Parts: sequence; C-alpha cells; structure tokens
Amino acid sequence: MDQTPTSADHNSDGADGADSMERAELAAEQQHVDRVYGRVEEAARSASRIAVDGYQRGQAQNVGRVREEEQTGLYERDVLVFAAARRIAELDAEHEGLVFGRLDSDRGDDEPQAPAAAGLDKLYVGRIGVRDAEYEPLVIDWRAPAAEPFYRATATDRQKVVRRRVLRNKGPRIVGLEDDLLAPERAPEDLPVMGEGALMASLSRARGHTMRDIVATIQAEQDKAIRSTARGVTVIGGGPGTGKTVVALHRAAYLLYSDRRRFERGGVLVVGPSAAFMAYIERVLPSLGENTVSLRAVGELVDGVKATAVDEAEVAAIKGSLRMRGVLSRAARDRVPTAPTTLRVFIGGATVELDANQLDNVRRNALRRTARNRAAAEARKGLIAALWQRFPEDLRTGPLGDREAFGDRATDTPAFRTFFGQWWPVVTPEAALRWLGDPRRLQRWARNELTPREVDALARGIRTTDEFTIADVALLDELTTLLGRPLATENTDEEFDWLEGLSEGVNEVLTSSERRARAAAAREAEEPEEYAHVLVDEAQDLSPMQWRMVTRRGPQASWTIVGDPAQSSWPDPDEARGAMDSMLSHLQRHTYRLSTNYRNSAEIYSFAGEVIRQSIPDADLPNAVRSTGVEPDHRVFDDGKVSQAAGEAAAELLQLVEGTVGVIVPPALRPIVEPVLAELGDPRVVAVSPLDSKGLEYDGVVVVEPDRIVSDTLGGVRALYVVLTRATQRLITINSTTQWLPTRDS
Ligand SMILES: Nc1ncnc2c1ncn2[C@@H]1O[C@H](COP(=O)(O)OP(=O)(O)OP(=O)(O)O)[C@@H](O)[C@H]1O
Repeated sequence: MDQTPTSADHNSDGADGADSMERAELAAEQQHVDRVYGRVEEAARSASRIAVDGYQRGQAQNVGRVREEEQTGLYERDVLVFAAARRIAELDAEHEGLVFGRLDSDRGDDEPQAPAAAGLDKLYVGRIGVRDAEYEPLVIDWRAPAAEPFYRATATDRQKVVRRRVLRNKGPRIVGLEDDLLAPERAPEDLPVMGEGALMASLSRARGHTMRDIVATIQAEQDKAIRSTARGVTVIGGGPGTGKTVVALHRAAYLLYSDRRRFERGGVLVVGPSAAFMAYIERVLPSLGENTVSLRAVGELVDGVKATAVDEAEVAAIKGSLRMRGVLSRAARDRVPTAPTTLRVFIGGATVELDANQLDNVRRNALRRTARNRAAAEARKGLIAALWQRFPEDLRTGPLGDREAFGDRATDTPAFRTFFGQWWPVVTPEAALRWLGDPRRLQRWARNELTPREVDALARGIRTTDEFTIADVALLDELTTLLGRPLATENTDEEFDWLEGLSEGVNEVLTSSERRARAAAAREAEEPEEYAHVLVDEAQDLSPMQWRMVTRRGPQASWTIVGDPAQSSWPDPDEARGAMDSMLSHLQRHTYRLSTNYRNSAEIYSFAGEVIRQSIPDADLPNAVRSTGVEPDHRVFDDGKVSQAAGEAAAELLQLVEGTVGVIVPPALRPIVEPVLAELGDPRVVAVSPLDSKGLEYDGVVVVEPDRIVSDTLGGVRALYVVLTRATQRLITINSTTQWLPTRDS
C-alpha cells in the first residue's frame, strides 16, 4: 500500500484519549473477529449440517454483494463455512489470524460525504471467506474481486475507500491496528485513524528461518502481478528484495482460488533454486490455506533423485549447455559399452554368426523410430532377420522351413537369450550418464560440440563422484526421454523399476520381488508429472538444459516466471534467457516489473547497487525505502585469520539484531568457518554458501571473502550481488584486502 497520512494529524486528542480510543477500537475489532472464529468453530463441530447449509445456499436467491460474487463463480469458495473450517484446521497453530484487513468506503466522490463513521460501508478481508448464518459475508477472501481495492486503492485513486485498516494479529487475537486514511477530506469527524503504517511495521520485524506471507500488506504493483491472467506466461521481473518470491507464491494461491477445479486437478508446481530455498518458502502457501501445490527444488524434479551437490563452475557450464542435447542423444543410441560384439547361435546343425558391424546395423534400424528401452521387440526381430539371412538355404526345411519357426527356435536357445540380455538391457538414465565418464567414448559423442578440454573436464566431473549434482538432474531427465520408459516385458508381469538405477547407483539387475516393491513405492509416491501451472522462481539461474527439463513438466501449462538477470549465476544470462524464450515462445506473454526493494535497508542496498553497476551498468535497480542509518561495515582480516574474523563478526551481529544471522562463505572455506560458528552456540546463526543463499534473507549478514565469491562462482560479480542483498538490517564484509570494493567517483 502506498504510504498515506495516518492518525497523527487527524485525531489530536491527548495521549490518554488516544490510548482509550485505541483500546475501544481494538475491542470492537476483536468482537468482529471473535464472531468469525465462532462461526468457523461452529462449522467444524457440525460439518455435515454445514454441508447441507452450503447446498441450500446454492439454491437461495440473494442480493447485493453476495450475488455479485456468485456471478463471478467464486461463491462456492467462500460461501461454505465448512470449507473455512477445513482450511483453518490446516493452518498452522501459530497462524497469523484469519482476518487481517478492513475497508471503510463511501459511495464515491459524486455522492455527499458520510456524516458519521457508521454511515460508511465496511468490509473485512481475510485469508478465507466466511459467512454468517444469513449468508452475509463476515469476511471475504483476499483473492475475491471485491478485495481488490484493499490492495489497489491509493490516495490518488482511492476506489471509494476512505480508510484502509490492517489488523495485526497473533492467532485469533488482535494486537494492533494500522490505518491509511486515503481520503482525509471525506472522512467523517468520528472516524478514528490509528498506527504508523502497516508496511513499515511489517518490514521492520525480525526475520526468522522461514518466509512469512505478506497478504496483509501486498502493494498495488504486486497485486497486479498476483492477479495476472491464468493464461499464457506471466513474467515478473524486479531487483533484489522486490517481493518476486512472495508475489509468486501468493499468485499460486490466487490461481487456485480463481479456478480451483482446473488448478487443483491439473496441479501447480513451484520450482525453486535449492532445497534450502524450498525449506525457506514452504510455510507461505499453507499459511494462505493452500496445501495442494508441489514444491520442488530444481535438483529434485526427477522422481527418486534429490541432488544438492554442485559441480565446479566449468563443469556446470558444460552440463547446462544446449550442446549436451546432441551428446546425450548419440550416447543413448550407441552400443551399450559392456555389450558382446558377436552373436553365435547353433541351430539346425549349423552355427550362425553376426559380427559387430552386423549387430550395429540391427541396432541402428531398431532405434530408427523407437527409443531404446521400448525397442526390444524391434531389436529381436532385426536379429532374427539377420540370422535367417545367414542360415544356409539347404537347412531351411521341416520345422526350420520358415523364418518365423526359425526365429522361435533361435530365440529359445540359451546362447541367444544370454546374448540378448547383455546386448539389449534396459538402460537406466543413470547408467547412461555414467558412460560419459569415459573420455574416449565421450569424445566420439561430443564430436565437434565440445572442445577436448571440455571433454576432459566433463568426463572427470562425472567420474569423480557417485553423487548426482543439481546439473546432472536435467541430463537424467533428457536421457529419460531419449531412452524411453521400458514397457512391461512379455515374460514378466512386473514393470521395470525405473527408479532403481537412480536411487541405488550402478546395479542394473533386479530381483523380481525388489522390482515389485519398488514399483509399488514409486506408484504410491506418484505425483502428476505434468502440471496445469508451473511457477519458476529465480528463473535467471536455469540453464538451457534445465529449461528443457522444466518445460517437460508443463507441455499444456500456463506459466509464472520470476527472476532478475543481474542475479544470474549462469555465466551467460542471455543464453539462459534465449532458452526460456524458445521453449515458451508459443505462449502469450504478460510482463510485470516490481520496483521497490522491501528487504534491504537503503544503506545496504545502495552499496550493493554500486557493486553491480560497476559491472552491469544497465542493471535494473529497485528503490530501497527503509533507512536504518547504519552503513555496511567492510573489514580486512589479518593473514590466516579468516575464520576468527568471521566468528567475531557473527557474534557482534547476534548482539545487534533480533532475528537470524547468515554467514555467507565460499564452499572452500566452510569447513574452517563452521566450527567457529558452532562455538557461538546460537541457533540464530547459520553458515551458507553463496549459491544456497539465493532467495534467502537474514537480519544480519557476514560476507566472507567477497573477492573469492567473485572468482570461485559461475555468476562472478552477479553472485556477489546476490550475497550482498541478503541482509535486512546489518551487513559486515571481511576480506584480505580492500581491493574488491567499488571505486567511488570523487
Ligand atoms: N508487500 C510487502 N509487505 C511486507 N513485506 C514484503 C512485501 N513485499 C515483499 N516483502 C518482504 O520483502 C522481502 C523480500 O521479498 P522476496 O524474497 O519475495 O523478494 P525477491 O524479489 O524474491 O528477492 P531476491 O530476488 O533478492 O531473492 C521478504 O521478506 C518479503 O516478505
């Protein structure tokens, strides 16, 4: 909400008068909120009766506001107190209160001013809609069209609103009121106006380990992005701290409200950069009453894999590049490295043999139209045809007189069966990815696409660890498509367990009972693989290969894409952007830009802005509105004393801020810095890598060796910009020199 005049000048009673007025106002609001809770509890007690009420409500003819909402097709959502009861049960015990806002409106500027506060129309706004026994709204859902003025009204376009009130609450208790008087000249004499402004109060609150919703203080430009159409691609841009993440999450809740049938059934997927980030945001949607959204880190998009490891910068760049498409496609079609190179069958008194070249021809033919794991039948047929060709004419008599009979006999021989199992095994994506660890083979598949140096780096990267990295997941997904999911074979009634290779490593051979158990587990855990809406946060970080993986999750989906190119950890943000454009070019695009930084103090952000401007002069810098008067503190540590300096800085910040302290450390230094922080024995302090700090925030931040963050990460100075914009209150940097600091124009 825009900041507008508040009570200070409107009600000029003495302090005692103000106190008693505040008490009276709080009591009156509490009374209304109690009614809402009473109604919800009553509903919870008699769910079945309420369900019937809901049904009757569907038959009733009502007038006024209720009717208007019915016409929008939304009434189902807020008419059923029953639904409210269910949702409140879902809300966390520490939820922030069902009712958080109130609008007092008149009939517009052309109508006479209301003589008294009681003459204004009042409307309560909350997390869910609740109606009284007469079906009059006690509170409307924040997502309903009627709630829009609560977010959009400003002093210059007040949309009939005279006073907007935010109720600050702890659970069902109202603990404070914050008013914006949007039309002082239209306010009746007896209209009380309280508080200092809800937004600033909310921004100054200490930050915990998880994100909170902003439903009570959504700003007009954010509201527009949240309510953007559910069709096509909504692109939300803006610099650090502009609320892109919270807006995206509120948008998910909005979409579920506006078209519940479509989105609940089709599924909504939220993709974020890391598991740490997902843990940070995971409370927001439940606090808005929504539990049906799938949240996945980009390393967890393939079922059965939870990758958190990161590659070295050079390897990550290769794995993410579109050039990997060709490499993987050739690998997926090549011969299995351990496959035998001759087939010899003794049949009808003759030995019939196929050599490596002949086998390669059969393989290529079988793969012409079908993915490998679905082409076993074609491959078998091809082998029989090739063997038949080589079967002497004079032996083609009796039971071996035609090709079909010959084929039956040949495929029944132990030699053929053993051969086929080894020559055409089901290839898991995991196994195929491991093949890339052999530089000779990789060189062949990479042809002219990777340089010899890149081939070496990639092969080494794959060989050196058994663990999958986040970048590997997109390659596994590509291979899943290239290899195809295996069909259940004629001989077994179980499905091949696709997850086996992924979760367990190299073993490609499974016992039947293992398969059965695993297939059942996979089915049980099954989520819809394709979604009706996909929401990508920190989209600037997705590599082209990751874009391919993400877009496979929503071939028919609408999209919300949130990001800031200046914070990209991809070496070439334009390439990543191009990949996104090409994957989603068929969809209509709606673009929004958020312009205010709500996270950082003006002092911290002004410094971070200077750093990024030196490298990216045209970076989109938002406006940071909250000043603390405290400049960032840049320290130089003595040789070899980096962990000590980090520990001291963290200890100081723990004294100075109420909430969390993040110590952002290049991965190489983590083993020496973490024990020092552990000694502080305070759960408010955490060590985090630059990449994992994406999207997160802390009241105090210590940045350890900024120059190393620039040199060791793919994003370089953009990664440093991310790190410098994580603090809400205090920022300390520690480095061995001051050379990394931006040079100021004198
Ligand atoms: N309207 C608002 N009212 C209160 N707090 C807000 C509002 N908008 C954003 N914030 C707060 O500002 C902080 C930054 O929001 P968020 O993390 O969504 O920004 P972002 O644009 O995703 O940042 P980044 O790109 O740096 O990761 C959060 O603490 C969020 O709750």
